[in-house]
Amino acid sequence: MEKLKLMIPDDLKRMISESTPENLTSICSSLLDFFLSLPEFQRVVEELTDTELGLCRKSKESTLDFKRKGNECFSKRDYVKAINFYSQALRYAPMDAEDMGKNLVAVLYVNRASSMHNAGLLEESLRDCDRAIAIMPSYVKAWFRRGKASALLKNYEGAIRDFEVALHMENSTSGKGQIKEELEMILSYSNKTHGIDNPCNVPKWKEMDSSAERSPAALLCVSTPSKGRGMTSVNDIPPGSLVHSEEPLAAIVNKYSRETHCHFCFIEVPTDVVYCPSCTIPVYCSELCQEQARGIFIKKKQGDSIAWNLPVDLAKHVTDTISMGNVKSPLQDGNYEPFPEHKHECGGSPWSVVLPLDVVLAGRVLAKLIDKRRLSGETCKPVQNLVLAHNYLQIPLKSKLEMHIYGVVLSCCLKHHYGSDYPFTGSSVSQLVLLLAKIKVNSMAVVHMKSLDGYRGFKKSISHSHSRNAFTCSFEQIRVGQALYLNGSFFNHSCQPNVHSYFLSRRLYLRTTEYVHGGYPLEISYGPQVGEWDLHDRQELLKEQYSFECRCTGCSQLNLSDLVLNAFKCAKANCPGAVTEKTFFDILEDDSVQISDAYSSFKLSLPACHFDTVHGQYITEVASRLLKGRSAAHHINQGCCLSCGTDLDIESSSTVSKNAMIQIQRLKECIDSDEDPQILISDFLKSLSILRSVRHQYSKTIAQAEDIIAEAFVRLGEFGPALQHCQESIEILKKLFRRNHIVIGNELIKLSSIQISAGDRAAALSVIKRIEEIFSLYYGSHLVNVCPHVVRLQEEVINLN
Ligand SMILES: C[S@@+](CC[C@H](N)C(=O)[O-])C[C@H]1O[C@@H](n2cnc3c(N)ncnc32)[C@H](O)[C@@H]1O
Repeated sequence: MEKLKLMIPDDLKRMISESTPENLTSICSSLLDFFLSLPEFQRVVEELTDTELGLCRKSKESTLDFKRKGNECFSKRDYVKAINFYSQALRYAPMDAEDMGKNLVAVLYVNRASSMHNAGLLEESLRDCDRAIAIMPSYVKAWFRRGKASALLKNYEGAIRDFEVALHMENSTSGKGQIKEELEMILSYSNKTHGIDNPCNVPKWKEMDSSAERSPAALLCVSTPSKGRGMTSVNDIPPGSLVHSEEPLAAIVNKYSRETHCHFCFIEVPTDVVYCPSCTIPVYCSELCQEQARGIFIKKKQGDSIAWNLPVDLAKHVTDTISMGNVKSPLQDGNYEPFPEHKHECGGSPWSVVLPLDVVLAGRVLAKLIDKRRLSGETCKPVQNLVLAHNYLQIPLKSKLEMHIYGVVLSCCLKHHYGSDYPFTGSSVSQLVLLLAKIKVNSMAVVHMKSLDGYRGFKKSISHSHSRNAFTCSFEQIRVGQALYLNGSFFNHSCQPNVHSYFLSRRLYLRTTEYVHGGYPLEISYGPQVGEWDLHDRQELLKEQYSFECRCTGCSQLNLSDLVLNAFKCAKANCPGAVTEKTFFDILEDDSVQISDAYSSFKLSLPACHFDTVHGQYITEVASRLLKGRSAAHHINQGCCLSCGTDLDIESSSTVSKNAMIQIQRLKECIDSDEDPQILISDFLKSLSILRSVRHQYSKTIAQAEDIIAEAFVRLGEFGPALQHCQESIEILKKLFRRNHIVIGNELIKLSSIQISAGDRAAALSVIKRIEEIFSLYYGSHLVNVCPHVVRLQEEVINLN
């Protein structure tokens, strides 16, 4: 792509940089004409769309190679490796290939099922047997393996039927003998246990109910003075209310989750992962997701029970087993229209793995819009109907140029699938360029919660209270995908949002985290919030990622976090004032303050009532000089205490702070790599005290350092100091964030896990109550689905004697 960029003539580059949505078509036509005459461009497109290059094509050769390796590992009883090789073989296996007279895919499923059985993964093994049977109903080995897995899962009735089917189908005497042996064993066992039937192969997603809670709020999309359109509520909404939920118009798995998460539902794939039947790119958690993504529902063979001479009950068992899985997907609730979003990418051409995520997502959006238009018989250009905002005029030249190149390239890739149905003109390219601009502004990162917990650590630490294996419980959010939500796109951003967004599978949920009066804006957060990053950094990020200047309340009113987050301590003893490194302040006569640095300047208001609150009192404490003589203009320089005016040698304080933090980061690495922090703990405590001597008492750096040291003490089994440092961290977070902010909830999770490790049931119970209070605002009834670790904490504390 870089090469193509360099080849674009300067005058065309200039035209692109000056382009507007109105004249985009003619500029895109010029670029298209230029590229179509360029051999380098033809070469790029050929590589992206060539199905014969073998990059993403099925290959019997590769399959057999992986199968052989799998067999070798299986015979060495290395079942984990065997499973991996069989999975790779399945990725490459053509659906119709045969191996020694049998369908190769069915053989691989049974081989993987056997390995999983030996590795103790019985349900997974059972599902692979079902897959093999659905492809080859007469595959005796699959029925036999299914019977064994069913028996171990205590589904004796099912196991007996599986073995009986296998016995009817098996021709060889020795084979029949082996099956009979198993059958007799199960019959005698099931008689003893009165034939308890435990149907265990219910598809796992059936347990999920993503639409349990319905939105009670009536919302309005209104025009705002400074943020374009935005959402408000018609009525007052209590905190913790679900205000919106929606399936995406289109979605795509994140690059780093491609091998670990289902490309359709974004859930982590199980060991019995399934692949696309036509190319080697996507992985899915089940056939259902696979079929929905491709829009091709594989017709399950019904089997020829007459040819096998099966009695009626066994014939029914065969039919039932084959048709298992013909159940409704969790995504198909009333509002969801299934759409085969991988179909136009499938077939072996590599463009969908090579092009950037946003571009492939644009392809998916367009494919869906084309499909919708076809169904409704509309004649307008598909993207025209997509009434989403874009900041095309604010996009910097470099990004604009890339959007134009990718617009043309994506058009070529789509043309490859749609042929003459897809118009390949300057106008269609310009639609794609605008679509890319819309995706930049409106698409959301789909994040799931991943527990990094020391659940096992708790157990150990509880049973041996001085265990050095105790961990704190924590979790991180991981980006699993990127998606475009049509209605979700109308929610504006605030650095102090009153609505929290989260995802179950790929469905978006929005929930109020505070009381919202009717008519008041409902706003989510697109990036870091007040308390996480300071004003300057938040603004920069929003500009870079979304090309807009944030005008939220958090960025237009002076707040404590922005003053102290990165601040230093005043040089004068006992002065609580904050000293900022780069910013200087001008108090203006209209009771506002201008905060400036070398690159930017923001005018913030000082609302009169603000200083009567606790929050306001803290601001007065750390910045009394700033507020002194309000209504009279004055100036405070960088490096000058906001309370007493004493000058600080910022450079040396900054160096001292950096060095101390480097030391503490070493401790973090030590913890992450499971090394023993014992030897160095006193050094780290010294670094913490140095840090405290230069950083402002409410600075985020100190909170982070306290948190790391707390974790080190947990590792050492010294829960007293661990609790103390964790609490210190929480005290700072309480200054930086609102009372019920989830960041505080997350830190409280750590605190309660330490209390559990220390065996302090009463303290843990009261903290867990507080955690529930905060988390239910953010996740409501979905708490169990999104944060199972919170529920586990409760179980732990209940089990504590
Ligand atoms: C996802 S859209 C939100 C809906 C949009 N306002 C509309 O009219 O369709 C994001 C765009 O809204 C505007 N926006 C959202 N939050 C904003 C904020 N806090 N300050 C200024 N503009 C904002 C920006 O133009 C941003 O690119």
